[in-house]
Amino acid sequence: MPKYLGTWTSPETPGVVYMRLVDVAHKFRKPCIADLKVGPVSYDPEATPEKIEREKLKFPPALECGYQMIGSRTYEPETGEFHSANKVYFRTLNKDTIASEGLARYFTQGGKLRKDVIRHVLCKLQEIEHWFNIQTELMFFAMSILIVFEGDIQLEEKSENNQSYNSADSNHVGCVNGYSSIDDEVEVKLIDFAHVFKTDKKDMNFLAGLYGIQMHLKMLLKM
Ligand SMILES: Nc1ncnc2c1ncn2[C@@H]1O[C@H](COP(=O)(O)OP(=O)(O)OP(=O)(O)O)[C@@H](O)[C@H]1O
Ligand SMILES: O=P(O)(O)O[C@@H]1[C@H](O)[C@H](O)[C@@H](OP(=O)(O)O)[C@H](OP(=O)(O)O)[C@H]1O
Repeated sequence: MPKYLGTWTSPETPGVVYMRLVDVAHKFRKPCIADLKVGPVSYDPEATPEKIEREKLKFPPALECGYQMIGSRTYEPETGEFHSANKVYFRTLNKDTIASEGLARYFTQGGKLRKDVIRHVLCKLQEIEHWFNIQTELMFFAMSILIVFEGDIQLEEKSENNQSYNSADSNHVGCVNGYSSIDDEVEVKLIDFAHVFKTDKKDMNFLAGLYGIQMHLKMLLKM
C-alpha cells in the first residue's frame, strides 16, 4: 500500500476519520494511472440487498474476469495530451474486451503497447499475490489496485535502446528478485480500504480478481 501518513479529520465532519496516504503519482512527470477494482464480488458481507443488487449490475462480466476498470489516463508524448477513460466507458466492455480494449488502451502509448511496463506490473502483482497467499486474517471488498507508470518518455529511443521493449517474443516476464529494470518508473499499490473484514481464511475473492488481472496482462504480452 502507499506509505501511511496517519489520520486526518475535517473540522466540518468531526466524526469522520480519514487515512492519509502518500500520493503515489507525485514523483512522476507524466503519470499514467489506472484504478482496477479487484474481486468478482464488490459488496461486503454486511451489504443491504439494495447495495448487492447495485453492485451486481455495475459490471456483470466481473464475475468471470474477476475485476473492473474504474478509470485510466495515459500520456501521449506525440500530442502532449493525456487520453482518459472513465468507468462509464469501461462498463460498456465485456469479459474479453476489458483486456483487449480496456487494459490495452491504458498501456498504449504512440500506438504501441508498453510491454515493458506490463511485465513490471506482473512482477509487482506477484509480490501482492504472495502476501495474499499467506495471510488469513483479512478480507478486502471493493479494494483497488492503483497502477502508475511514467508517461514522459521518448518512444523511439526506448524501442531502439531496449531490445526487449515491445518485441513480439518478449512474453517472458523475467522478474529478478521480484523487480525488473524499470523499477522507478512503475508503481503498483493497493488503495481504497473502505470494506475490510476479519476472516480466518485466504481472501479468495481478492485472489480470484488478481488471477484474472494477471491472466489478462499475460495475454496482452502475447499480442
Ligand atoms: N495514495 C494515492 N495516490 C495517488 N492517487 C490516489 C491514491 N489513493 C487514491 N488515489 C486516486 O483517487 C481515486 C479515488 O480513490 P479511492 O477509490 O480510494 O477513493 P474513494 O473516495 O473511495 O472513491 P470511490 O468512492 O469512488 O471508490 C483513485 O482512483 C486514484 O486515482
Ligand atoms: O467506483 P464505483 O464502482 O462507482 O463504486 C463506488 C465505490 O465502490 C464506493 O466506494 C462505494 O461507496 P461505499 O464505499 O460507501 O460502498 C459506492 O457505493 P454506493 O453505490 O453504495 O454509494 C460505489 O458506487
